[in-house]
Amino acid sequence: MRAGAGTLTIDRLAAGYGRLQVVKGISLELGAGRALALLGPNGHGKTTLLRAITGLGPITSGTVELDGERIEKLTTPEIVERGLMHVPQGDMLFPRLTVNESLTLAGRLRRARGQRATNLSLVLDLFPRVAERRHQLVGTMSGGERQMLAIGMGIMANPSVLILDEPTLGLAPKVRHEILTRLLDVRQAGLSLLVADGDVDFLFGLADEWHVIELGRIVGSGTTENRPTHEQMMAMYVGASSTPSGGPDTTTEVSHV
Ligand SMILES: Nc1ncnc2c1ncn2[C@@H]1O[C@H](COP(=O)(O)OP(=O)(O)OP(=O)(O)O)[C@@H](O)[C@H]1O
Repeated sequence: MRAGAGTLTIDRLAAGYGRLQVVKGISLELGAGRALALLGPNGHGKTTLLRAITGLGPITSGTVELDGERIEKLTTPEIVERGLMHVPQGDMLFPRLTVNESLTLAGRLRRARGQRATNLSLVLDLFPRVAERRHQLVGTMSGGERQMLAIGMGIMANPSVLILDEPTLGLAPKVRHEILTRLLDVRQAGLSLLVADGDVDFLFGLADEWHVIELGRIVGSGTTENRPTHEQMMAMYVGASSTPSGGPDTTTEVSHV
């Protein structure tokens, strides 16, 4: 991992699928070593935004800069080689590989090769449960163990910025807490984090800043020191039940907390 680098600037990013515009002009600034949380109702564009940033989904307009370099026209492998790594939502691992093989595979990137041993010992220190299962097939591991492995594979790519999409999805509270503790250690090691998750307590425990995304726009932002009250959260989510793909865009008012 590379401490020092790891700034990400997203400027008026728009993204969608064909004629469906899902992300409608989002700007974000992630400083080196900082952690930024994205929250908001399901289906309002968090995954679409994160995928667009790493070149996994199409961008309609706007720019993305990683450590001062424009990356929005690069391919995903080129973006990963520059230090921006995406740990996707859901179980995207290879079930027939062992844990060891999976970590080795993730460490094969050009930028990661020289750091492979250092990163491997970091991952095994961070996630003892993964270390204990080094010879186990990934498909036989629990959901929490697979999520830890996915983060570990992200670290093996030697990133300066790690994007995590729903890292606690479907996990029990105890396992969520374990993942939170480990991600705080990852922050300590110098990585910048951009994280979307449905668990608000998890996000507030991890990040410096939060942004609520509703209907493809940021409708509320703040630092985790000025955490929104339950009522403020509810206010930001009001109207969010309308589907982003349906009818007219109703987000004309922006409510900042
Ligand atoms: N490949 C696709 N083609 C067409 N529409 C899509 C595609 N992927 C996502 N969408 C739509 O885009 C909208 C936003 O989805 P997205 O996954 O970005 O939301 P999200 O905020 O990450 O939700 P969640 O919290 O449930 O993951 C949804 O209406 C979804 O159905």
